Amino acid sequence: MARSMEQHRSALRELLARTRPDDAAALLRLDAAAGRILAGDLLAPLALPPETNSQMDGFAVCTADLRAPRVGGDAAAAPLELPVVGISAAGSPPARHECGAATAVMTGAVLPEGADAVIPVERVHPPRFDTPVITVPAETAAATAPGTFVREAGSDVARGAVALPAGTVLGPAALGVCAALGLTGADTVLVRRGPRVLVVSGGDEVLPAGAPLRPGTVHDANGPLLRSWFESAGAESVTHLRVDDDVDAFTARLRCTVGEDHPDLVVTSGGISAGAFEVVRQALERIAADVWFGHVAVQPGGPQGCGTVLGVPVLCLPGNPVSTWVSCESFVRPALAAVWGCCAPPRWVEARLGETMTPLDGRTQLRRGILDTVGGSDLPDGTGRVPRVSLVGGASSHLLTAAARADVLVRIPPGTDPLPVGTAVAVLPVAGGVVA
Ligand SMILES: Nc1nc2c(c(=O)[nH]1)N[C@H]1C(S)=C(S)[C@@H](COP(=O)(O)OP(=O)(O)OC[C@H]3O[C@@H](n4cnc5c(N)ncnc54)[C@H](O)[C@@H]3O)O[C@H]1N2
Ligand code: MOO
Repeated sequence: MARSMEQHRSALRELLARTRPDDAAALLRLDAAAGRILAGDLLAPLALPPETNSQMDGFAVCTADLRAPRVGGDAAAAPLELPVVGISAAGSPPARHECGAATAVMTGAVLPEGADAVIPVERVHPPRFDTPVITVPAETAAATAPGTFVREAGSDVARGAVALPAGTVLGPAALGVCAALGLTGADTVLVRRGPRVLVVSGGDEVLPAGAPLRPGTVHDANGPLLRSWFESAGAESVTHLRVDDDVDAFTARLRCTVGEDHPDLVVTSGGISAGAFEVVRQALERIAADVWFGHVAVQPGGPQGCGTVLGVPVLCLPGNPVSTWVSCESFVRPALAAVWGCCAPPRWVEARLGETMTPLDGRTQLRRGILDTVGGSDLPDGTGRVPRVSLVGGASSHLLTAAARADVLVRIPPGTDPLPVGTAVAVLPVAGGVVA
């Protein structure tokens, strides 16, 4: 009987948890850490912003002056004239604010001492800086409270507080934070170390990139596919072992490579299903411990296997290229995210089917799809739209060019009845797709 997807996921999670080394964190230079995930909280060595500053090009004022009685009217109805004393650009040394005056300040300039609010230049008369006096309209004066258009020191992060919590992906914004805090590319950050992965691909018919094809042969798509997938999933390194269909040779090379290179994880593709030359399965059945080969109730990615060689976990993915890739997303990612924490876990979201589709009886289907972010259905509460998804390519797992056009995997639960247009389905965003 086939394993359920959840049973296989928890088997892989358990296998990786049992074999993961304790030192799964590494210090990386910041300029080599893009996309990696912080292993510990990053504390702010300084406040951001470092000083209280202006949020607008305008005039720093003391709000008490705006409430003062006016000549010729009450404070609520009459405009207010203020002499302009001083001008402060971003980067200027902190200025002093004179009571009863306005100080011209540019966005980012330190708020002059004594001022507590900023009025944007376009809200005074004349709306310019080359003027000795400004007039503040009564309604602008009334609307200007202490703190208006002022960015308090430490309002983004206080000195000593957590700027980036453990688990933050070092994306562009986080790298911007590091730079704002004064870190350079040569500074190091503690990131979650992904496994050192040994990718195994091949088969008699599978030739390395660039080799001229002979009848019956194909190029190795899965080796580069797996390398790219594991690199973007936070692997510390990815090495590659090419194999043919000689079980004795493969057994010896695998044992030798694992013994000498000590990878944290071996991932194979192909050679595991029902054929007469299933080199991976035959070799592992000889030398691996805790071996399991069987079917999971999903298409693609049905045939799966796992075990350990010399204590190192081995995940065996099916050889059809789309099956290899979909297996990474549906089985490897959840286990890696849960145990190593080096990649984001899968985040399924809801979409509506843009076409009728017939599910498989007894097996989940993971079809490749394109999310239509413009079309879609309105949510009943009026808070937005559920995107519509259209399938790209057929169900067969050799259709790799269609997979390259997909930006989501579409989960079609097992069933017998056709699913009409508009059926709610779960979709998983994946790297790739076509940008219009
Ligand atoms: N009698 C059965 N046959 C098959 C079954 C089954 O249940 N019973 N399952 C099918 C499914 S589903 C899949 S998926 C494949 C998985 O087979 P293997 O993992 O043993 O993979 P191979 O037979 O080695 O290769 C399958 C296919 O993929 C091509 N391939 C393999 N490696 C690469 C590579 N590195 N780059 C590009 N292409 C590769 C290979 O040439 C084959 O065409 O089994 C079905 N059969
Ligand atoms: O599961 Mo196979 O992975 O359908 O092609």
